[in-house]
Amino acid sequence: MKTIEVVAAIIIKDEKVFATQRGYGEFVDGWEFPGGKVEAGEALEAALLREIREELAAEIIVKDFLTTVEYDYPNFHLTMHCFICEMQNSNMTLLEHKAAKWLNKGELDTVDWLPADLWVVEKLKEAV
Ligand SMILES: Nc1nc2c([nH]c(=O)n2[C@H]2C[C@H](O)[C@@H](COP(=O)(O)OP(=O)(O)OP(=O)(O)O)O2)c(=O)[nH]1
Repeated sequence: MKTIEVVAAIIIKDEKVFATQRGYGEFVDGWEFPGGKVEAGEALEAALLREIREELAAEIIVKDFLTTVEYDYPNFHLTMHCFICEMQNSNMTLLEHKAAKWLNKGELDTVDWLPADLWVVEKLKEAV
């Protein structure tokens, strides 16, 4: 099975987590942390900054590594490195997603997360 290596930004502001809803593709309508595939030879942090510029036209500060999720989807294996991040300024534009929400701890279960994210969400309930 092929492996896809992905980086994801868990952007936190005022104890809320930024969640985005996929606008197209296999997982359309699912909620996730913004991010995407690491390119060949690219450092994880550089990949994350690039993806957030591409998806949200925003600059973030990568604060901490949270966890790496290993998850088997039916067609591929996902390795997803998750980083706790902050915004450098408050400008964000949804260039690829159809919706976004800031969720506090009690609201984390109110969106339909992609399957691989559920474990991260559980970890966040302890951390945020
Ligand atoms: N960004 C992101 N991807 C996730 C999460 N959870 C999860 O299962 N995924 C999966 C969905 C996709 O199969 C893969 C990310 O690929 P992607 O399509 O967003 O990557 P990309 O932006 O580089 O996309 P593309 O250029 O191939 O269109 O990881 C998550 O929280 N964030």
